Amino acid sequence: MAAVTSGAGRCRLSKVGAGRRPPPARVRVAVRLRPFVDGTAGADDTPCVRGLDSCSLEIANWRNHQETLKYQFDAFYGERSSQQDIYAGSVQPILRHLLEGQNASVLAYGPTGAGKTHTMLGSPEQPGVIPRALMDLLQLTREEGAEGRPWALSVTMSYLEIYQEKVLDLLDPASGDLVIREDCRGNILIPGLTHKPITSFADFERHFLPASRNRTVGATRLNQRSSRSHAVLLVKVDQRERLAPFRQREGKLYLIDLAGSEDNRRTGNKGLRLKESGAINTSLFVLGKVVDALHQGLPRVPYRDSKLTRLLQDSLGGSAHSILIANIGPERCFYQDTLSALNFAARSKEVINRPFTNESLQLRVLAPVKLSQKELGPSEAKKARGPEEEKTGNPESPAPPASASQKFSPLQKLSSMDPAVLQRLLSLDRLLGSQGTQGTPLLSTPRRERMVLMKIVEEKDLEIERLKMEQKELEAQVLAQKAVDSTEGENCSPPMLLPLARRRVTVAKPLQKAVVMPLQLIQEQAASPNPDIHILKKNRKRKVRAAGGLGYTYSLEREDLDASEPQEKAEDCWELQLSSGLLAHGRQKILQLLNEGSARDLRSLQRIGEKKAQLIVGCRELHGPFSQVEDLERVKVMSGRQLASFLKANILGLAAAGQLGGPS
Ligand SMILES: Nc1ncnc2c1ncn2[C@@H]1O[C@H](COP(=O)(O)OP(=O)(O)OP(=O)(O)O)[C@@H](O)[C@H]1O
Repeated sequence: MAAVTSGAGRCRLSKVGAGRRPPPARVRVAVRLRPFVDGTAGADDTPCVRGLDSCSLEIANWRNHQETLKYQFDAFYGERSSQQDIYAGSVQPILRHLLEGQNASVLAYGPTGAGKTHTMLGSPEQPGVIPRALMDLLQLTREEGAEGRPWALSVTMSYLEIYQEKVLDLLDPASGDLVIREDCRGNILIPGLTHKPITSFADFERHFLPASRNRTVGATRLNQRSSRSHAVLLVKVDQRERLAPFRQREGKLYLIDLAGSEDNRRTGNKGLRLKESGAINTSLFVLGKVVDALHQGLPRVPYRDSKLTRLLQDSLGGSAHSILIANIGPERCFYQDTLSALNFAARSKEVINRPFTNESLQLRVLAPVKLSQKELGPSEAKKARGPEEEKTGNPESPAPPASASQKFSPLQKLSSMDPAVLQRLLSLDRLLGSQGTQGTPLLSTPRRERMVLMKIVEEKDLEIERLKMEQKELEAQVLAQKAVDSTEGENCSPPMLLPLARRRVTVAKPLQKAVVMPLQLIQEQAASPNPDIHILKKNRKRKVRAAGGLGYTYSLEREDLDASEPQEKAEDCWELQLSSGLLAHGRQKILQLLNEGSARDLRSLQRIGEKKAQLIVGCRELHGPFSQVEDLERVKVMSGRQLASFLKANILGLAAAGQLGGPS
């Protein structure tokens, strides 16, 4: 047994429309007129109510017999209407909201003997709203939750009655009076109420039929089997997204057969029946006050004045798509009851609800994936269920079958996760391990810590996204600058046509982008005996031309490069100036730094600033170690051109610093 709605273990993602006010949905009202039934009609009885069309009816005006009172509703069902008409016309359309994670309520209201139980429950020959809705809902959830569909669905049922202001669990009659509570999000809870998982209509009947026999009914003068309580069937549809972002939705359907208002002068109630009748009439009176308060927009709605209205808080003025079916009889002797039921129905029509999607994130994303009991075997299944679920017997989300004897390691249990999420978890686990974090690895850490870690992963993702955006902006700026440069270049004559003197000037521009090296390094290089390194030297002459006011820019240039060659050629050929061994060694050194260096270490590399360094660390955590330097382009840390320039600057830099060892 568990609460009707459990907020525990959830990370609320959204109320769809939260932030904004969810759009309103008026309580829909239908009126059903019962035919004369045995024993209720006099020989020459004529109905006091008459249908005008599919939405309106008229009733005699007791104040003026020449007049009739007309009412208009969302639907009117005459005495010949069938159970299917009512179900298809007014109930079936709201069931789809449950699969959207929204709540829905169907309330049968009316005087005693007017046909509420007939409408809601019906008989085996004429099944009412409850069996029809369950049949359709279970079919819908089977289809929507089928293998290969994005959501896994499960359905549970609870059944209770409010009898003399006591909330009694009809699925567990021994449980006594249950309390109604409200959580911080406004959900109505009944801690301790039984929830039975159902997957088929047979399942439903197995629980519902015996429970219905527990409902309190009694004979009165007006109804041989009069409901002495309000009966509430609660069907919860729980949806879990199979892939990221692993959302979870919950839709609740209340199917409510209210007890009928009773005029005890006519029911002949005495003793217990009179007491029951008093409780029924009181709660219906409060229901009337609630509807009036909502109708008039009063600041205080007296939901707490009765258990019934407290429970209906969601359905009236709350978050449900609600339909009220007002049942009335045609007999003149019930005229006053019929009139007051019609007035109540007319006021209810004005009540506005605001349904929203009840969506949250499954925190089990980080927990080992729960497999079905069949898959886990009995002992593992017990361990995998939380205490709450164990009580309720909630079914597990469908998952691919496996042999019962199979043992699952945490990693195997994670195998059905979204690969991206799994990868992130594993990277994070590795990272924690590498930082010497004490305790068990992530995949078996307690739930609370996993939540914290999940938050860290999310924050890192956000940070990476932010950095990527910034990098894109920077790249866009560089491209824009290049476009400006090239336009300027185009305005000049093509380089091949330039006189030599002009060419010297044009080649100076790329030199501004050449490697910035400490002076002493360059001086060391000059003295370097390494024959693999073609001499790289500070070109003071060019500095003056190239720096364009930058003052500190040094350029690297092949000494033997013909000054008349275009600079691009020199840049393209830089790799040819190093032996393949040195090149490989240089790449290896850079790769090692990329995989092992902190953000600070990474900044010692040429072309790597603060943002790129962080981006590299983030990517490493996300995707694991880089297998080659070119991965920087693959994970979009830099463009192909940037990578080429990065490699050139760093390998030449390392070579010049003598950090690539001797000739190979
Ligand atoms: N549309 C209908 N067609 C045929 N019979 C009906 C119809 N509606 C109700 N009845 C019959 O009328 C009788 C009273 O109906 P029901 O028990 O559903 O009333 P109720 O409103 O639930 O009464 P109470 O509030 O006392 O429980 C039953 O015998 C039922 O079969």
